[in-house]
Amino acid sequence: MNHSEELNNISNEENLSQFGEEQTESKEEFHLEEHKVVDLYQGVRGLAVKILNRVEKTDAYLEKLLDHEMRNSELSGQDKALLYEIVHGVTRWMGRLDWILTGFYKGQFSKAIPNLRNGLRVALYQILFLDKIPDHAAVNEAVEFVKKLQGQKPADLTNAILRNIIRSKNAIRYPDPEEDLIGYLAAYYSHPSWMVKRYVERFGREETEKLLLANNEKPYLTLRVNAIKTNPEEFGKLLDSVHLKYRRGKYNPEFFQLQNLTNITAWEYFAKGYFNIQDESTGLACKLLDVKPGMRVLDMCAAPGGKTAFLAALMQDKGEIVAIDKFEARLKLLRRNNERLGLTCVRTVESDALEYEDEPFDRVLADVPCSGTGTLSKKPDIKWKKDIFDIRKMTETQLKLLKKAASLVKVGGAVVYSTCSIEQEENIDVVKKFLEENPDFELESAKGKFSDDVVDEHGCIQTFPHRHQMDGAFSAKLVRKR
Ligand SMILES: C[S@@+](CC[C@H](N)C(=O)[O-])C[C@H]1O[C@@H](n2cnc3c(N)ncnc32)[C@H](O)[C@@H]1O
Repeated sequence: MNHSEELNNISNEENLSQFGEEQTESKEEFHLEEHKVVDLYQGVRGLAVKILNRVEKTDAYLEKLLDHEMRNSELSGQDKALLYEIVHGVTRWMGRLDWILTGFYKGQFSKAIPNLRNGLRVALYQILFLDKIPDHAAVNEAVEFVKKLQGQKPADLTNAILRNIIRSKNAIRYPDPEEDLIGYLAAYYSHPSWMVKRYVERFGREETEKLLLANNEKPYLTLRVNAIKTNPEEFGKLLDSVHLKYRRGKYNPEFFQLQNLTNITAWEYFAKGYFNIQDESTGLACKLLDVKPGMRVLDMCAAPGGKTAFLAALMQDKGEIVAIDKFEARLKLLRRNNERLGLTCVRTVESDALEYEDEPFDRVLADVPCSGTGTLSKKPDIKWKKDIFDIRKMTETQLKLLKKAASLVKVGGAVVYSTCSIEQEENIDVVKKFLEENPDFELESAKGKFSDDVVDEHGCIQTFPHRHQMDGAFSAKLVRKR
C-alpha cells in the first residue's frame, strides 16, 4: 500500500456503532456521521484512541498515522511526547493489556467496539506503566471519553472495570508457564503466540524471554557521524558541550548511542549535516559491502536512504551511487537528507528495481523489503500486523530482488543482501536458495573482518536486540566469481 492509499484509509474506518459488539457500516453512512467524530477525538487520549483504532482496522502503520496526526494537531511539544509514549506503549504492551482486560470485561473484550477497547487500553497503559499520571486521572479521562462517544452505560462499565483492575493490580494472574508456556510468554511479554512459539523452538525459553524483553524496551536513539562534515572525536566533544550522555558504537566508531531520547533534530548540528539518525545495525551491511572512493555502486531499495548516506560517506563522496526506489515520495526524503549531509555522489532513480537495466556495478546493495522483526522496539505494531504467512510470501520478492542484484554486478564485484529481520526464512534461507541456483557466486565470510559476536555460523552478519543492544539485522556478502 502506498502513502496516499494509507492516508485515504485514515478517513475511512471509524465505527460509530452503539455500545456492544463491533458493527460494520457502509462508507455512505460513515460520511454522514464523520463531522461528529472528528470533534470528539480531542486531546492526547482522544487522539491516541483515534490512532489506535486506525492501526487496528487498516493496513496503515503506527509511525505514519502518528506523524500525520502530529503534523495536523496543535498539541504542545510536551503533549506530542505523551501521545507518542501512549500509542507506542499501548501497542508494545497490547498483548498484556488485553490479557488483563479480557479477565475483567464481562462479555468478549475482543469484540468490544474499537472506541471502548482502545479507551480501556489507553487508560490501563497509563495505570500500569506511567508513574507520572495518577490512576484516578487516567480512569476519569477514559470514563469521560467513553461517555462522550458511547453514552453513560459503557462509561459506567469502563469505570467499574478500571477500578477493579486498580484494586487487584498487584495480584494479576497470567497463564501458568508450567502448563502453557507459550500462552504465558505471549500474555506476559505481549507478543503474538505464533511468534513466541517460533522463538521458543529456535532459542529455548530463557533466550526467548530475553529477546521478548528487549523487543519491549523503549528504543535507543543512535546517531551516525557524517565523515564528510566532522569526525567522531570532534562530534563527541560537541555532544559533551551540550551535556548529552552517549555510548560509542560497539562495532562502528561512527555511531553514538544517546542515553536519553531527545529532540535531537532541533540541534543546530543536525541542520548542519554533522550526523544522521541511524541504528548501528544498519552500518554493518554498509561496511560489509566494502565500498571504495571512485566505485560505481547500486543501492537497489534505497529510500529513505540511511544506508545510501553511509555508503556515500565511506566513499568520501567520490564515485557514483545510483539509488533506486519504487516510490518517488520516499526518494524525496532521501534527496533532502543527502542535501543536508552535503553528499553529491548519489543519483536517484524512481523505478521498480526488478525492471532496472544498466552497465554492471562494482558493488550492489539489496536492502530488501522485509518483515522488520528486528525493529520491534521502534515499530511495535509490526508484531500484530504481520504473521508467518506474510513472512513466507515476502521471501519470493526478496529472492527475485537478490537475483536482479546479482545480474547487475561485475565479475569480481560483490552484492550485499540485507534485511532488518531476524527470521531465517528471509535471511539465510534466501541466500542459500540463491547460491543453489547461481553457481557464479560465492558467499564471502565476514569472519575475521567483523567482531565474532555478530558473525553467524554461515559467515553472515546477524544482530539481535537482546544480544547486541541494537536492532536485529542480517547481511550476507556474495562475490561474483565468473
Ligand atoms: C528496507 S527499505 C530500504 C531502507 C533503506 N535501504 C535505508 O537504509 O534507508 C525497502 C525499500 O525498498 C523499496 N522497494 C520495495 N520494492 C522495491 C522494488 N521492486 N524496486 C525498488 N524499490 C523497492 C521500498 O519502497 C522501500 O523504500
